[in-house]
Amino acid sequence: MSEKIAVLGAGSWGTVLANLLTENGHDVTIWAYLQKDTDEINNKHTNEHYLPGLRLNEKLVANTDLAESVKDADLVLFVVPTNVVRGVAKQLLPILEKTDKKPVIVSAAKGLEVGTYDRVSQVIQSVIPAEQTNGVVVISGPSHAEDTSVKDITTLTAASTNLEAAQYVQHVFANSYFRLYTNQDVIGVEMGAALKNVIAIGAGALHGLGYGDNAKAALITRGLAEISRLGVKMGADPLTFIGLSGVGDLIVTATSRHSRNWRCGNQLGHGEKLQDVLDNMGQVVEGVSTAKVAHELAQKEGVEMPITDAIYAVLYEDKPIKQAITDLMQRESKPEFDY
Ligand SMILES: NC(=O)C1=CN([C@@H]2O[C@H](COP(=O)(O)OP(=O)(O)OC[C@H]3O[C@@H](n4cnc5c(N)ncnc54)[C@H](O)[C@@H]3O)[C@@H](O)[C@H]2O)C=CC1
Ligand SMILES: O=C(CO)COP(=O)(O)O
Repeated sequence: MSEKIAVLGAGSWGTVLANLLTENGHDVTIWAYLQKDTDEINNKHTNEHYLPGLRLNEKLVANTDLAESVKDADLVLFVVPTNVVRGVAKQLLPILEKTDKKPVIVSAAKGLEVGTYDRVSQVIQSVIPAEQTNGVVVISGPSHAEDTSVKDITTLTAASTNLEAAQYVQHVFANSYFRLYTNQDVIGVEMGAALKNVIAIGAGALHGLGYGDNAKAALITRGLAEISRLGVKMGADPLTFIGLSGVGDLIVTATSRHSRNWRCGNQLGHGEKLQDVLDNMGQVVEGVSTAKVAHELAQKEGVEMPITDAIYAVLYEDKPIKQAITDLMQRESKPEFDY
């Protein structure tokens, strides 16, 4: 099967997925925000800022014109930062309204929108009515672009309430090194994806401060406990958090130097200022804005998220990290699980 695909976002993950889909035999256009990125992909077949050293398939075409990029697309993949998704969806809607074509919309972004607290698929669905699409699917899992770009084994979840759409996405993306599993718990998949980025900042900070493996395992485990707690409160199936988009993605993000969230935390642990870290990263660090959303959402829903609250206080209230750790360790003793 060869499909017409538009990938919206020419950053690290968008470029790797567009390249993978091209190599799977699909007709792919990647929509780049900047003309210089379009020119580099089309003329040099590279995207050096995001993926140094990677040679892209020459059949992959880039375009800065959204209407041309999505023309006749069977599948439109959103891979822009979470807080940009609404703006891109608003540009996409009038284009879809002018055609009879109803693409499957796929989201690969991991975050919660500032202000609305929406998950990414909710943002998309609040802008683009269901009748303009053939289903909305979320793809998520342990998947650093750097590893997938060199064809290292990668497994993801394709989540949708529309099982047929999820199965279609599973087949479009699958190849010898990229395997997807379907899941109908969209809430759980997106909550896990968004909230693990916050915990990864904490894991990087522990590393930067010189803490050992016990501390890192404690953070990941107790982090997963509170991710699940908020996720379940929002309607997720608890089982999803032991899946690829839950513990799987938490492990990869909280232990890898490829992770922008982990690197952000690591630099904070070394005493750097948040604004300097973000200015120098040159890529999106989703966990910073999601920490704010998660902190506010947890308060609104009455859900206890002590680690997320501590990371919020470090990021937004200048709380010293060591003080945040001391305060966490001195919380009232309690059972491991609240049934
Ligand atoms: N990099 C990775 O390994 C993975 C990333 N993701 C998720 O994918 C999403 C995108 O991440 P990356 O590709 O890594 O980000 P990135 O920082 O590498 O690239 C972001 C892209 O968005 C574009 N952009 C920025 N502002 C824009 C705007 N206003 N309108 C349109 N485009 C705009 C930039 O030009 C750039 O091409 C994030 O939600 C991230 O969590 C998910 C899995 C893996
Ligand atoms: O989601 C990711 C890996 O699965 C990417 O994580 P970072 O955004 O922290 O690099």
